[in-house]
Amino acid sequence: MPGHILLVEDDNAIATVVSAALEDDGFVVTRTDSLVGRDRNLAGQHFNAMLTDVILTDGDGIDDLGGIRKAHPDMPIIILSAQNTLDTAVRATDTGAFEYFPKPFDLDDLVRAVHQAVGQQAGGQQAGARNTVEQAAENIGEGLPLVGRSQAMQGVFRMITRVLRNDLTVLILGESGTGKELVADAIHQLGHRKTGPFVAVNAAAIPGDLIESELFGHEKGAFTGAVTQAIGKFEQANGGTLFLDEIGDMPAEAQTRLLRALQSGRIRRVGGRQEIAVNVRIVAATNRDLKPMIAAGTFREDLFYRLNVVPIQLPPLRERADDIGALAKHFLRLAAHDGLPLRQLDNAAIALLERQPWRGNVRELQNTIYRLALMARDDLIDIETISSVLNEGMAPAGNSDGAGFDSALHGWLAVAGPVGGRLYQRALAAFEKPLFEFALQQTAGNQLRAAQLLGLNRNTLRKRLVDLDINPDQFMTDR
Ligand SMILES: Nc1ncnc2c1ncn2[C@@H]1O[C@H](COP(=O)(O)OP(=O)(O)OP(=O)(O)O)[C@@H](O)[C@H]1O
Repeated sequence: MPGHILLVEDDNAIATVVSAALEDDGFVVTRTDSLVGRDRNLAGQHFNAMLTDVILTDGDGIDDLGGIRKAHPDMPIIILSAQNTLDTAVRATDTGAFEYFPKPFDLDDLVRAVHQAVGQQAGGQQAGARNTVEQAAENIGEGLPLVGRSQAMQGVFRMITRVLRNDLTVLILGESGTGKELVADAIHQLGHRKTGPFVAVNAAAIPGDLIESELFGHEKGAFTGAVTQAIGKFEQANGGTLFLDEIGDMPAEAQTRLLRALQSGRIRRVGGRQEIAVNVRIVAATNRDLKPMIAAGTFREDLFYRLNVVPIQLPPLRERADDIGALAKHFLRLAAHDGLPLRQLDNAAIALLERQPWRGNVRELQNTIYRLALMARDDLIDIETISSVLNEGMAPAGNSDGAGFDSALHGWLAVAGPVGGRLYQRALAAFEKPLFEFALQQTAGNQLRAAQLLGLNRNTLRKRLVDLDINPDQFMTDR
């Protein structure tokens, strides 16, 4: 039971293929290339659905969609956009559009969506009823720094828009440095809990025996060292979002208590009797592959199913090379904002960056771009500078660096003596302390830049500085 479709599109080639595909399926298509034409058509005729582009010669196709939905509440709207930013995806969803198709889209998918939209309308359902929020652009945090135009990132943006108006638990999966924390942040900032707190906990950065008190708080005297009562992250996040980073690194006992908290919506402070109701939205993330951990019994299966309500998979950067140019330019602007000279990259330079494997993903690209901005002699970063910075970052196993570490470690082991069961922790501390001090010296005590230099999550660094008793302020210089 195809119907009458209004297609608002100023790109003649796209308008032609879309209308041909719809007409093949029996739809009647009226085409227009402007907002004026759209409004004239809507005033005179009834349409079963409208497909609209965003950037039109006489204005923005999303801007007044709220008004159109009010005037034509039964007409599903499908947005086609070449402006593939998270911002557009969210604006499209916020207007209550039935579907959002970033260009280039698959024509069959589009035709299928039109059938579905028209079918739903015939079934009497309110089109777009799943997205009821009527405000658009002004609420969207300017410049949310989530860059990506690849198909893969469009899929991520779409998933993000689907969880903004509900409290479903989200599990963000992806290799280290792919932007998991940034996605968690975007879900909070753009979602309906944005006025509440966003609290992040990194399970990998907290010693196993402290994690429960970190999450749930403790009463005074609950254990040695608990000299005062402490409020845990769950309670701090009340009314907002709790981001559980590196969830795959959570010790077994804490997993059990976390599961109980998620099931009951209540927590108990360590050493406390009373159960406290908390209202938090959980966003978890991990760079581990949880399936084998479940099989090996190191990650609770029931906890996995609790968390994995809406999985969002962040693809590694090497699988979305077409994002590299936009990301590189974004980081050059950020670097300039952080006080480094404003540099440019030409196409040859970007093509070279696109060919790199980026094992450290977006974080590695960001660090490389910062180094390039620092090292380049001219405003335009040349290929030689890129090659030398890339080579300095790559230390194949067995080279002199590795050998240096090896012998230093053996030397350290020789004098460390027996360190009963805590060898790993002690070695790590012996290694981390001078490393972090070096990074802080280089950045004059700026923790954010030190974390960037190290390629570490800033929360991880902050936590480790506390653990290792390093005071970043002592590296500040008054230059
Ligand atoms: N799509 C993106 N657009 C802009 N910046 C990004 C993007 N993805 C990641 N970044 C930047 O890359 C760095 C790493 O991102 P983030 O800390 O979110 O990664 P992660 O997956 O949480 O890493 P880890 O698993 O190591 O904690 C951050 O500085 C972040 O701002």
